[in-house]
Amino acid sequence: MSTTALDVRNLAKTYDGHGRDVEAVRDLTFRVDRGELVCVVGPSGAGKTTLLRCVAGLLDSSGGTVHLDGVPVTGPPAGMAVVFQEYGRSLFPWLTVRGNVGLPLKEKGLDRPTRAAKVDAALAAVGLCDSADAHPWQLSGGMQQRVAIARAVAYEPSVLLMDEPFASVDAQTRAELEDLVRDLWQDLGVTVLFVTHDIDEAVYLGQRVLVLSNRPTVVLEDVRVDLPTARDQLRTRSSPAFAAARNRVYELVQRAKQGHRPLPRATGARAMSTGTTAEG
Ligand SMILES: Nc1ncnc2c1ncn2[C@@H]1O[C@H](COP(=O)(O)OP(=O)(O)OP(=O)(O)O)[C@@H](O)[C@H]1O
Repeated sequence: MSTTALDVRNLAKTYDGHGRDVEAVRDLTFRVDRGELVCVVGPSGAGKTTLLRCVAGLLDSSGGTVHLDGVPVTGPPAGMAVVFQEYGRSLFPWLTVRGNVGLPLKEKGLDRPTRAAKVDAALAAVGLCDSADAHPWQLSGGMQQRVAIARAVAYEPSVLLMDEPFASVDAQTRAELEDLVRDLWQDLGVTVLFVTHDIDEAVYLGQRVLVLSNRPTVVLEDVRVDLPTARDQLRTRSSPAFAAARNRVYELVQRAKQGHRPLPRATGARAMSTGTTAEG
């Protein structure tokens, strides 16, 4: 069986509206192996959310293909879960925490005892057992985002997509949630594609960081993060290897903002207009 979970080829998306077309994504090609954790960064407006929505089957592309486990994505596929930035809007206020986490399991057709067991396990994994009967509006922002993560995890997706999920929480909560994602990823073996505008977060979380160009977007470089699997907010972030990866990604994002783009493929290898070799 192929090790590729997500295969994105020549993905393109132009928004057309009211006589003003916006070419958001021109040509994105990359693969994510089963069980990998890959982050996506790029300048503001580079098309990160557009990419994620196309991969999730929530938005029709204008060209190219997305395959999940070898099957073309033409709508929201079973086996994929998405966590968005706006947890406030993604949770149902009239349902309890337990109700929110259990809803997709109901839609999956699972019986009540199975649902209850999976909900309990997911809430335990995110440290929210005590809040199972609360409503989302009774919880802090960080706790609400934990509920959204628990809901995604309970569903047992093969691929988890996350779109700037921690952008609206304070720095300390953010660090805790980053570690939670790393722990869940390791425990569950799920494939994760994580969009963020925070370079440090991308390097701390990812095994690879895809750096996107300015719009219309292509992959500028696919950076492998050479850090140990066991990561720690203090030690990892103060290590020389972290600094090296962070500097590399930072430099690439700066170049992306200045409009650097990869040179057209000539010999199979891809080089940026600055002369840097990139992974294809
Ligand atoms: N529904 C839409 N209609 C028209 N243009 C859109 C629409 N959604 C996004 N765009 C445009 O597509 C481009 C990419 O937007 P997108 O939100 O994907 O970027 P992003 O990288 O996620 O941005 P940010 O980092 O600021 O969140 C932007 O120029 C944006 O204005």
